[in-house]
Amino acid sequence: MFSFRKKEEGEKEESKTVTSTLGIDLGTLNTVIAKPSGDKFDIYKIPSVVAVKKDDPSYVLAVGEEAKKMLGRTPEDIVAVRPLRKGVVESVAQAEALIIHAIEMGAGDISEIERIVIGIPGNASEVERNAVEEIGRRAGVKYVLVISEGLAAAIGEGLPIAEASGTMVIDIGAGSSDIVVISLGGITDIETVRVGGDDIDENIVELVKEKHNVEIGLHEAERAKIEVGMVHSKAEIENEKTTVIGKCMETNKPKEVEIDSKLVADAAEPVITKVIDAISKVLERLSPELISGVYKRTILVGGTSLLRGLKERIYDEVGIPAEVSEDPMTVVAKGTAIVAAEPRALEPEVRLKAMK
Ligand SMILES: Nc1ncnc2c1ncn2[C@@H]1O[C@H](COP(=O)(O)OP(=O)(O)OP(=O)(O)O)[C@@H](O)[C@H]1O
Repeated sequence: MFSFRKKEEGEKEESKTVTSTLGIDLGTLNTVIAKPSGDKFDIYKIPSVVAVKKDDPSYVLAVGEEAKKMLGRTPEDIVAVRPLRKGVVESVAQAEALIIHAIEMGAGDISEIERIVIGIPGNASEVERNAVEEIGRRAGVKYVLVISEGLAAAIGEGLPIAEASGTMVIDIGAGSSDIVVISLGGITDIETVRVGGDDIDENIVELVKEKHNVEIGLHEAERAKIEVGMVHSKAEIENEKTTVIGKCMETNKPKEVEIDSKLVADAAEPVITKVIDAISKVLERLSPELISGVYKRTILVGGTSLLRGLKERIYDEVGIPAEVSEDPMTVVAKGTAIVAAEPRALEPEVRLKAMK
């Protein structure tokens, strides 16, 4: 059975093998790398951005931070793009550059890495999974396993995934959101909606345009969301305020406007509604045993789960008392690193269970 039990005291030394392993969460916005270091993990984060030639998008010129700096200010023949959109690999060549950069960042020298585990969205197609595995192998890593981000999150969170009673992970990221139910060490149900924090940012831009006749950039919108963000719920949450600067559409001059938590909640509403509908669909399909398990153990992960009022809203609507993970943006990478450090992770039965 697929269970990543904790090592007993006596086994500790044995776990410190010479094998070097790495876990990678391949995200739409951020790629997070976790490298086991004693009992903890060294965490590295890179923006999932590559700079490519406009007339040859497979020709990668810069990756991560360096590419992000080029966003919006690249020469005309260079564009900065994301290799993943809505959780889906858009370009294998670009994803390859990103993965190699991630491995190098975590390992220094790729040849020192024996095993990596890469977390990708649960609804990825078999072609995408194979493509990601192949990229890792081409990079020179001997063993590569691709697993669902939801399963990795549950493992990273230390949930009892091997039990029959069931646990649920609600992962709301930048481009897509997964609702995953896990029992007996595998994924028993999954629902994916291709919405996330990116859509909230876009909606904020639209609302500010409508309300104030001012056009703001996506980065300003995201910053305001992170600063004062909330979702509509019955909970009493303080309506906070912040300011953003944009371009007045009448005068073309810079103009400062105020954004409050309520505006962010309005912008988040279409996304939250879709996520709640997806949770309801999953609950409808679950057996009474699994419903009881997920009632006791549901975690919220992904950056967007940090919006205030979200767990209260979920409880109001579907009656599930979810808890927000303590490290919602790195828990998937930690889970992949835990799997990578487990030699049995590469056994065929585990490979089968790792994705639906
Ligand atoms: N404090 C916060 N409040 C609200 N949203 C936040 C906060 N911090 C980060 N975010 C949002 O979380 C999203 C990024 O989350 P995460 O890194 O989990 O996504 P990802 O893994 O790159 O995306 P995906 O899972 O869709 O591939 C962004 O939309 C970001 O704006």
